[in-house]
Amino acid sequence: MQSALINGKKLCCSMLLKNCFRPLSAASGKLTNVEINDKTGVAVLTMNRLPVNGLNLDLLRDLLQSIQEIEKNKCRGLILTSASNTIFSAGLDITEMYKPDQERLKQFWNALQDVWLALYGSAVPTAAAINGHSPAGGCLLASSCEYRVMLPKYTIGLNETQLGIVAPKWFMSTFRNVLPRRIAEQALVQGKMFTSDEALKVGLVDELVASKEEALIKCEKFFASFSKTDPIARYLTKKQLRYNDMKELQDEKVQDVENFVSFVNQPTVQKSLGFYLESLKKKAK
Ligand SMILES: CC/C=C\C/C=C\C/C=C\CC/C=C/CC(=O)SCCNC(=O)CCNC(=O)[C@H](O)C(C)(C)COP(=O)(O)OP(=O)(O)OC[C@H]1O[C@@H](n2cnc3c(N)ncnc32)[C@H](O)[C@@H]1OP(=O)(O)O
Repeated sequence: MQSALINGKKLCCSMLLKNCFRPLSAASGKLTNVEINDKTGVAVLTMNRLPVNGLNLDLLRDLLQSIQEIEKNKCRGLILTSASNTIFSAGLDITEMYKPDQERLKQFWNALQDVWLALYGSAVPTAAAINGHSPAGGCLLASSCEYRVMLPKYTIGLNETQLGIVAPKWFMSTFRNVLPRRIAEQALVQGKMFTSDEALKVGLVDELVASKEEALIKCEKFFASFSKTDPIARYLTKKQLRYNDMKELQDEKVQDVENFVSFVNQPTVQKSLGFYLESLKKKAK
């Protein structure tokens, strides 16, 4: 039986998950749910915008609120996962970008920036239990965490070029923080979606497991590996390593929104997004 060291105590892993969760009500919005494991202090943040967890403005706002509450509660770890059995997140909700309301489009991108800054820079250790497909924005969220566990037979990657769009610099930095530069470059230009096995091989994910429960246990074990590490020293080290990536966006936040708005509004980009949305809908019929 697997076990983990939590607060200096050896605990059987099934004990870590059973009967010890309480909801963090302030952090649970309509589209996210946060539960804290009272035994370990780890928070499970579940995206719950079914069917595909498309990241629209509302989900992004709920995600930000949840991450901030988890930080405020000084949780020992944050596990990001999905309420769906097959999709971690389909990435950005394309309907936010196709024929958009201009003011909402700005708020949408601003919300994505804020979620990324909060998650990538989180003082609380972060892990993703990737229990389904994770394209584009879904991959961004997972790659912003410090550790990733994925279930088999799904796909993950930054597929923007396949949609005729260009991933912003901070998407690319996040990828480069996880992958060797050459692999990141090849994958980004191709818009490659990795299978779970391929993702493990290149290091885009750290482990493959058979079930969501196992994924949560692996994430708990990852956090337990810090039991002898000073939390402040841990955070300051992470912060320094990620500083340049975050500073680059913080310094250019307004310009980045303008770039996004102008890029998305280009007729050729609108056309690509329209075709893509149509192809997704046809597939669903
Ligand atoms: C020079 C440049 C300078 C500066 C650049 C500045 C800015 C950069 C600009 C832009 C960058 C924008 C970045 C975007 C990143 C993204 O995240 S884009 C989104 C990418 N996502 C995808 O490609 C995923 C698409 N979806 C799928 O592949 C499948 O749906 C998925 C595998 C997730 C699930 O498959 P399945 O279970 O079979 O479900 P369905 O395909 O049947 O889907 C169910 C319904 O959900 C709708 N849907 C799916 N994904 C999305 C989505 N991302 N957005 C909106 N809607 C989506 C799908 O149409 C179905 O809807 P229906 O039931 O038919 O109504």
